[in-house]
Amino acid sequence: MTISSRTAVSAARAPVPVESSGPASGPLVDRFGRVHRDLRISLTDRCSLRCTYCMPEQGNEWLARTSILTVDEIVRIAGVAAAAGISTFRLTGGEPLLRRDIVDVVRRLAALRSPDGTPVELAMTTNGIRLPELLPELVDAGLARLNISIDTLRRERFAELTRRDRLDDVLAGIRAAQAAGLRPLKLNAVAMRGVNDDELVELVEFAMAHDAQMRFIEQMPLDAGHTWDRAQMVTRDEMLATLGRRFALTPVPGRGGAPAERWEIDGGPHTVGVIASVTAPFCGACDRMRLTADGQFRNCLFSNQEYDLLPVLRDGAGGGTDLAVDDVLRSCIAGKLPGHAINDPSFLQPARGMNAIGG
Ligand SMILES: Nc1nc2c(ncn2[C@@H]2O[C@H](COP(=O)(O)OP(=O)(O)OP(=O)(O)O)[C@@H](O)[C@H]2O)c(=O)[nH]1
Ligand SMILES: C[S@@+](CC[C@H](N)C(=O)[O-])C[C@H]1O[C@@H](n2cnc3c(N)ncnc32)[C@H](O)[C@@H]1O
Ligand code: SF4
Ligand code: SF4
Repeated sequence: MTISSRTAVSAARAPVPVESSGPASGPLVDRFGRVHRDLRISLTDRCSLRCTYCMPEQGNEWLARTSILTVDEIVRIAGVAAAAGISTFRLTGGEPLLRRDIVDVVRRLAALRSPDGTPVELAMTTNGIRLPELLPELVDAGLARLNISIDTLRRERFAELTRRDRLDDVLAGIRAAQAAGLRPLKLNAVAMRGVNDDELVELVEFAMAHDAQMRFIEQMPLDAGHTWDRAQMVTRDEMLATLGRRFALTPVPGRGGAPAERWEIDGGPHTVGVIASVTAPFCGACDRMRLTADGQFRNCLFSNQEYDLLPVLRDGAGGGTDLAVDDVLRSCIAGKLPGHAINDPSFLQPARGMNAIGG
């Protein structure tokens, strides 16, 4: 079934300002002093895989095609964000490489400049499947960094976990990225108990052999089926215990706003990262905003509120100007909470799954 996302989550949406609050006023600082410099742009909710922790096997409620932002709309929003101090843009999804206009999106976003004239940084998180055919054009268009997701190196396990038999395509994508020389190249794996937690060392060795940084992610309650089970989640401490039995791990300082804590492996140069959103949240240093494929700003992965840009972009709300876009952005930042509350009994999983929020 196809539904409009406006129908699906409109109850949680904040009103769009009808008037501009005036010229953009300085950096994007929230009520807790966090300066926002990173915008994650979801290009689509569709995907070539069906990872169990992200999407249901069947029956996903896709965003209405008419609500999906065009490349012109994406570039316009990103331009306003860049003028307001966003300097890093990450393309995600769903699977960003499924967008037919992906090279155009990359070329036009990579051309954006910060107010001081420096080029913005453009990165992408992908399952890697279309990389061999697209990477030369993407690099030429200005893509600077790549993170590729790979949860297992075993074919049958991969097919079970992603519900698609496409491990060879992902491996080809990783080889293409290695050959293209984009650095640092990062590999992501969600660690799952009894599924791939016996493969952590193997994955690290695989990453090192490809001159990449392996990162293990605690599973978050963001699957479209709302089936997250805390007991299945492999914790940061468990991951470190497993890795520590095989490697000498030395903490890498200077994490900043990055989700991953990192450790040097056996004295370097390679490192391994852990993204512990559940047991060791990093919200205090959060510098991120999100834009969904259907034109909603979100101030947190776990937020239940969205800030709708479509009325400004398509119906002329607030005069339909860039200032009105800036207002929606600043309203979203003003509404940001100090952090998520996964560990509270009252925690409510967002209505959207990870593929529709943008991971
Ligand atoms: N809780 C939380 N998780 C995040 C955030 N940003 C990214 N993640 C998660 O971190 C994992 C890896 O995300 P990536 O898309 O590779 O991005 P990243 O780790 O921020 O990328 P880098 O800029 O290379 O550090 C995914 O599971 C994301 O959902 C965040 O702000 N909060
Ligand atoms: C949603 S995906 C989108 C980009 C691309 N399709 C990919 O898989 O890399 C972005 C990242 O989110 C991660 N992710 C998805 N669902 C998750 C969950 N429930 N908990 C933690 N990470 C998750 C994926 O492993 C991936 O690294
Ligand atoms: S994690 Fe990425 S590859 Fe897997 S289903 Fe979600 S969007 Fe697709
Ligand atoms: S959970 Fe929300 S506040 Fe915390 S780091 Fe992630 S996006 Fe930022």
